[in-house]
Amino acid sequence: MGADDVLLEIEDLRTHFLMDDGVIAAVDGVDLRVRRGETLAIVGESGCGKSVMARSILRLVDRPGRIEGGRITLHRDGGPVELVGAPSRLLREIRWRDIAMVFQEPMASLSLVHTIGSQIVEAVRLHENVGKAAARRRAIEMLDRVGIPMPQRRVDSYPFELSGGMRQRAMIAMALSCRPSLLIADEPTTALDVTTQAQILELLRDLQDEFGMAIMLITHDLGVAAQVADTMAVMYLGRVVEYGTAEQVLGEPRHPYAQALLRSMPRLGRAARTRLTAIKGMVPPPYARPAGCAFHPRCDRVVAGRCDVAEPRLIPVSEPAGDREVSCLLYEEDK
Ligand SMILES: Nc1ncnc2c1ncn2[C@@H]1O[C@H](COP(=O)(O)OP(=O)(O)OP(=O)(O)O)[C@@H](O)[C@H]1O
Repeated sequence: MGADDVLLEIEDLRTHFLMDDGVIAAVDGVDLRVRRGETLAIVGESGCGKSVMARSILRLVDRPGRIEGGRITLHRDGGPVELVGAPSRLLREIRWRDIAMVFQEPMASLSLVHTIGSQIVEAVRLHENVGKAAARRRAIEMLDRVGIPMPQRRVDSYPFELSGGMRQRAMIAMALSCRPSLLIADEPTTALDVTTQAQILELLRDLQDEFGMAIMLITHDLGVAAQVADTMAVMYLGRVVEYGTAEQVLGEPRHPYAQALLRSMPRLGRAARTRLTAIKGMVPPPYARPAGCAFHPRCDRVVAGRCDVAEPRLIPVSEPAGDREVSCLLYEEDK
């Protein structure tokens, strides 16, 4: 894939929370790109900034969070659009139509007091010049497409009348009703049982094939990432530390954090008796980013006097195919 395939480009994104006790640098220099039609999984331990990074794209970060710097460029058909600092009017135009987002908890984006149908109708009519009847037909069609039985009846249901799995399907229907080119899915299956989780992942894959959209999937579950991702970015303390195809990152992780993360996860093609190893130490408190490489206090390959001093950059490492990036001094030495 070439540079022309890039749909969304994130450069040095920094989103901080200014708290009474100090600054939480939740996202602290993220570089990343999403290509058209691909599934990019963002993985990493809880608190590493996955959600804040994703919410920053549509400027949905909770207060007192603020984007402090960086660029987020959306390559639309009409040309590139810069999202950081874009007027709210432009962002409203982009939400749903170009980029839609679904969350772990559907109730976070579905209104309790409106029927599913009326919410989809509103989203469609906000962005497209269609009448009420046509928008309602689209809503029924989408509910049917995401596997909600009796969509003609369900269109008039309230979210609380549906089961958790059905609510998640309804949210996906709403998110895709304007045919976005990017769907951001933040832990979309975490709250669901294993069977429903598998069904929703399969649904997302089918819809992606049908609509040709890209998916940015945020998950702490490497098993989920392995099932659906084309490419993967591993985040640690607000930065991407490794990026590559899912095959490369899962098969042969380079960054010591990515290696440790994989060793700490069950399944993923390992013999049943292989022991899982917890990652050494704890994620440091968010106010206190360690100097040098933020992972060095937990790293089993730390080089004293270097890793605790110099900040590694995310740089390309040579691979036979595709691009692969790692931020670790061990690989800078190869250069
Ligand atoms: N509203 C907020 N106010 C203050 N700090 C926040 C807020 N939201 C997130 N943070 C902080 O930002 C950091 C990144 O959080 P984020 O939710 O992005 O992590 P995550 O990787 O998505 O983890 P999880 O999977 O647990 O959601 C954490 O230190 C978190 O405490």
